[in-house]
Amino acid sequence: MKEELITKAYEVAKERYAALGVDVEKVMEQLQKVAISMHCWQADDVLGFESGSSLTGGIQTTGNYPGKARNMEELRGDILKAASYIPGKHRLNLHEIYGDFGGTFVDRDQVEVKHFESWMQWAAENGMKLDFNSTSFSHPKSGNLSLSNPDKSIRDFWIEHTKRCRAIAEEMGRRQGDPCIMNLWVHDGSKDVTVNRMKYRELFKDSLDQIFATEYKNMKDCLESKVFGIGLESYTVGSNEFCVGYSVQHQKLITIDTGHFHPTESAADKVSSMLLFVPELMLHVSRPIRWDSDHVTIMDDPTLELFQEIVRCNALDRVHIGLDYFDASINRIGAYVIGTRAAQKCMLRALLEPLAKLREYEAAGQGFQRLALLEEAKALPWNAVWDMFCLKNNVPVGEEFIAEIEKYEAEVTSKRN
Ligand SMILES: C[C@H](O)[C@H](O)[C@@H](O)C(=O)CO
Ligand SMILES: [Mn+2]
Repeated sequence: MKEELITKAYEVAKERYAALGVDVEKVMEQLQKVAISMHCWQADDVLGFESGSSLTGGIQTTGNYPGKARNMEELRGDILKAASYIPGKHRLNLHEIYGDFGGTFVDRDQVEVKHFESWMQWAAENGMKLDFNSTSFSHPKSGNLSLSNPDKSIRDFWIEHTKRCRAIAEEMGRRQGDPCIMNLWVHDGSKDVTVNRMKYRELFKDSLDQIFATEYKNMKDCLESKVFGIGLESYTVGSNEFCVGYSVQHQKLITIDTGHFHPTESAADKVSSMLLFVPELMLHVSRPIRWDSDHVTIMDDPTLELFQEIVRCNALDRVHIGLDYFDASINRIGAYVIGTRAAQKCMLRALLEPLAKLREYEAAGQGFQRLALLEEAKALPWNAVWDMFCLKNNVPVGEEFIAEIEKYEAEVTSKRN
């Protein structure tokens, strides 16, 4: 019966969209191909598997909801559980601190491909492709400066770490037959006024030159900028201008983290400008509330506008989509499911936009008509298409996943201490 209702609503939606020149079947096929890189760090509040580390580097989780993953087995189980409520095939984004270190301490400048061997196997078995991140934070040598540290021994340590991470990403990409997207974000900055802005940026630039000296075929490098970190409020070495400049000059990817700009800046507006000058983009879709608070992604206007820009730029094959939030105040598996499904809903709505008609209006200078259709498009029955997408992918339709996650919490995560 339920299936019948979903099908009926879908057929009606198809007709409504067809009248505006939108082919819903084609949109469903496009959405099926959109892989979201799920960030492993939501499952355990960005702690990773190095024993005894606590989160530093200007980022912070807030909340103390019980049940976070305490080890690799739990983290893998939680991710698979979350993925089972998300339609489509997705990727997993790993940070270096999540390596399989076998219970021994492996320092960051000693990390090797072998520490990610079990991840590669696990990912292949579960049909997930991997992305990767070097980790500059939560380490005794993190301090305020890593790749821009004037102390040569500390800077060399982080250069070595990042070089090794690229080699790991290359191997991941080679084995999965699809490039591994490796993000490079460092927290480097200053709490108070610095009189050495140029010096640290010169050092960072030189570190990047050394790190990127080896060319790889199976991984892609991205640079992620930021406005400020907690305790590093006055200056960020890897500012937007720095990262855009470096990426344009060296044809690297830029990571747009939606929480890393001034509150009134539009991340969506950056897509077209950046795509004219760099080959591809990576997204860290997040939800900044007043600051880079990393709240769970929802289907809000900034996220919708971001995805609309990707579609309007015809850039689905040039933008890699990842999530980046870490909410420790609610059920963490639920957080994955809400955020990933929200990103997919935004993408669906973007794909369903009656773009040809809107562009016709714009070309004819029909501003009223364009605005009217943009407004009406918001209320078109995209949700009937979403329900059908979930049904076809054999995952819970609508809010059905709430009870399922409650069950997993009662049976599994609530038993963790
Ligand atoms: C854990 C991530 O690497 C981190 O969130 C980074 O991407 C970031 O956005 C820091 O604010
Ligand atoms: Mn980020």
